[in-house]
Amino acid sequence: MKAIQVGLLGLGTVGSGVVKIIREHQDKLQHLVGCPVEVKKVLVREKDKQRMVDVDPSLLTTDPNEVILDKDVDVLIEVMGGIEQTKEYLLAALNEKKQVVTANKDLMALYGSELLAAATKNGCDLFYEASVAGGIPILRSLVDGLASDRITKMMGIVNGTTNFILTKMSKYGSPYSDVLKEAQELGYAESDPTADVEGLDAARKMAILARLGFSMNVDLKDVQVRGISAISDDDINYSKRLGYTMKLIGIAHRHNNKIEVSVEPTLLPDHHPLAAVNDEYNAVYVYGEAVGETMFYGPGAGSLPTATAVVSDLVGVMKNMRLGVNGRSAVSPQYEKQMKKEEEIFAQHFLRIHVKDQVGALAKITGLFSERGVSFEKILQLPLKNSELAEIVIVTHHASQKDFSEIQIQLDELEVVSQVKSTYRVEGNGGV
Ligand SMILES: NC(=O)C1=CN([C@@H]2O[C@H](COP(=O)(O)OP(=O)(O)OC[C@H]3O[C@@H](n4cnc5c(N)ncnc54)[C@H](OP(=O)(O)O)[C@@H]3O)[C@@H](O)[C@H]2O)C=CC1
Ligand SMILES: N[C@@H](CC=O)C(=O)O
Ligand code: NA
Repeated sequence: MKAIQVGLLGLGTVGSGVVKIIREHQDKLQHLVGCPVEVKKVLVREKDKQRMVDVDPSLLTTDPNEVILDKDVDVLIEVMGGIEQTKEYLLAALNEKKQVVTANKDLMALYGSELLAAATKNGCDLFYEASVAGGIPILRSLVDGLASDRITKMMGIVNGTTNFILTKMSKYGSPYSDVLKEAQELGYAESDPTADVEGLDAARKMAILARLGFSMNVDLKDVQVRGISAISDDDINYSKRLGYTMKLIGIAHRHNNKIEVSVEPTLLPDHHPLAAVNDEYNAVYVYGEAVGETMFYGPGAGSLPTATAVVSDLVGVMKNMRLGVNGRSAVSPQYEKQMKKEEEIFAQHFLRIHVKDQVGALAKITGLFSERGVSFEKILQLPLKNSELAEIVIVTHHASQKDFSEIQIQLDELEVVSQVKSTYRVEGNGGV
């Protein structure tokens, strides 16, 4: 029986895993789709580079057209990364009626709608499970498993690199830059790890999740983003002292058809299930009106876990090829996007403030909060060593984003306040 031929763009961390899985799980793939699956051609930047997997050198090329335009290639797997040029490659492949699988969240978050429309127009599939939360089958779960439900909230850890860094910093006090280097060596980080540590990678994933989960045209610019690069050891130590764990958390919330989507460093109570998600692991809570709470957990980055999602998409494409039903999965958004306003977004907050160690300083600070009806859950005041200053650490009860922003501006203006050192969102005190 004629083999299905795969063209691969990229043979790095994920691409090597894809080749290994296609090779090592060939029996299962043949059983599922009824024919052999072969890698026909592979695009790389450098042909002579040492690889994580043995590949016949004659399969390697540096000319994209040798893969994209190869008449024998049925399915193109894109695991090279990049945005503008990669988009052109995928559009060219779709116009050549090739099925496409990608792990590229940068591309799908920015141009997903356009690419999916091109896929449908050409009668092709475009699957992208690996783009969110690596090996966790989260997109499939939203699109198929929870298809009958109305999703109201998704909350989770969707970046492996930052979770790896925060885990090592919190548990072992490891220096940020050392752990980032380790995450890069392990293949978790993006080629430019700024996207990981500044929260952009997670924001891209949250945009994709929100688009699918809420059936709205959510853009990357709708996601409020803050990364982990400014988190200090002091912040981590205070969180621990107060019974919290610091995580980079993505939240997408829908209420009365208005949504908020954000990614930011967040304190979770130590007993919160997401606080126990460590290293490169990811986890996503999905709440549906009918199903209630579901949780998806697994490796969010790394070669074989991510490649598992890619090759599972390949199986999906191949099954559709057998049935002759490719190109039917894109669904246009059901709802008009409506973002919540600042006064409609509520959260608890942690603040660490340096104040002049003088009578009445605390009262002035608490006064600002009480004027806006924001009360405290916890408060600590400690002298700062070798300084005229004291350190105040506060965890508020729920406050609107509008009130909280205005309180921060007024704190900066207070004469007794030397500096607001840090603020973080606090989640999960009332349960998951
Ligand atoms: N690493 C992970 O854990 C995860 C990654 N992803 C996504 O998967 C994709 C690939 O990631 P990853 O495998 O880590 O990346 P790598 O940097 O390890 O691999 C990229 C591969 O693509 C090739 N490549 C890159 N740019 C070009 C170009 N312009 N022309 C030709 N070849 C090119 C490189 O060639 P050469 O080897 O010759 O340099 C390399 O083989 C990215 O979109 C990433 O966001 C998604 C989930 C998890
Ligand atoms: N750099 C990403 C890779 C997977 O998407 C991460 O660390 O999660
Ligand atoms: Na996934």
